[in-house]
Amino acid sequence: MSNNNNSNNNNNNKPLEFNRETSKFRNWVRIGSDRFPPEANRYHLYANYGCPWVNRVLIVRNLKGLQDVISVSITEPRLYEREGWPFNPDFDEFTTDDAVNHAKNIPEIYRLSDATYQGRFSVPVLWDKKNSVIVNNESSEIIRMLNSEFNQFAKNPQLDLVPSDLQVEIDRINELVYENVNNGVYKCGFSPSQEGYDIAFDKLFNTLDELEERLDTNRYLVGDRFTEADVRLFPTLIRFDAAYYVVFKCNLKRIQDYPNLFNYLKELYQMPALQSTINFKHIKNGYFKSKPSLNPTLIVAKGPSTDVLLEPHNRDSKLPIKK
Ligand SMILES: N[C@@H](CCC(=O)N[C@@H](CS)C(=O)NCC(=O)O)C(=O)O
Repeated sequence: MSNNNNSNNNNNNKPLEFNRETSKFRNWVRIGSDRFPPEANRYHLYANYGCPWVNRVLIVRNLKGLQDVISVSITEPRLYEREGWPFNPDFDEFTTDDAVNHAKNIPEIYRLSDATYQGRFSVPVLWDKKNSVIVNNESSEIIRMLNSEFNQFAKNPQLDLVPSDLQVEIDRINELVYENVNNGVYKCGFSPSQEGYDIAFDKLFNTLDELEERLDTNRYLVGDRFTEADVRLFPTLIRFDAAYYVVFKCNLKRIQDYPNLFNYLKELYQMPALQSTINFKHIKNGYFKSKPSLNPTLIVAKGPSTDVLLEPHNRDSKLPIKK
């Protein structure tokens, strides 16, 4: 995970590339933990539908069947300069208020947990209603907790998204996908320099080429089992043509232009647990309106049509899963 450091500065001490600040709340809900044991109705997720990091968590919550165990609040999809992510149930029928803390926005949640907190006010946030503190604000760790620590309460406890025999390969793919794709699109969009953008752009499309080839012989990223590696690639692929291609200048190719990636994306999108986490209006509002420097008029692009995602895919016929 990248953080703020000076190792990639140029001679003028001006950063060449976008550096993502590391998440600060890193406690774990664990079976046997004194402070944060798994419990039903104790933990709450602060989320929105624009953010790809939140998307991972909503997907794992659905796949494991934890909707009745971990409650959720959904913010407005637009990030405001001063108030951060606001709760605005009037935005549309998908946004909510904060029924747990009655906060007006996400920064208030961080300050409730730690009045001295300095840092980004990001989502997702996993909140402990009992101790009134943030447990964790790092999606990669929240999804691991949801996968393994709540099985006692989950509707699908048998589903393991990180099976031990595949963990090394899942971690390897996750690292490659995080660096060059998940965070790679942000490195393109938020690059402070042409050089940084050019490097991130090449790494992004080289990695997409590599994944395209991999998916020619593998049904999923790590063979014929759907794993956490797929959960982590999907949020970036589904946002790509509608947002990153335009707003972040990731415009060598669309995902639609890669036969395997596009068919794979269709297969994943057509899984109800994944599709129900996707709201294209929120995704586009998030990317087209949250950073005025990238889109000063805040006009949201109308296209592309997303109906194509519901058309049949070829993954079953191309790569049937051996029973
Ligand atoms: N490493 C974090 C990143 C979370 C993140 O960057 N979330 C964005 C939304 S996509 C955010 O809340 N940004 C608000 C801000 O930076 O002020 C994770 O994976 O959970």
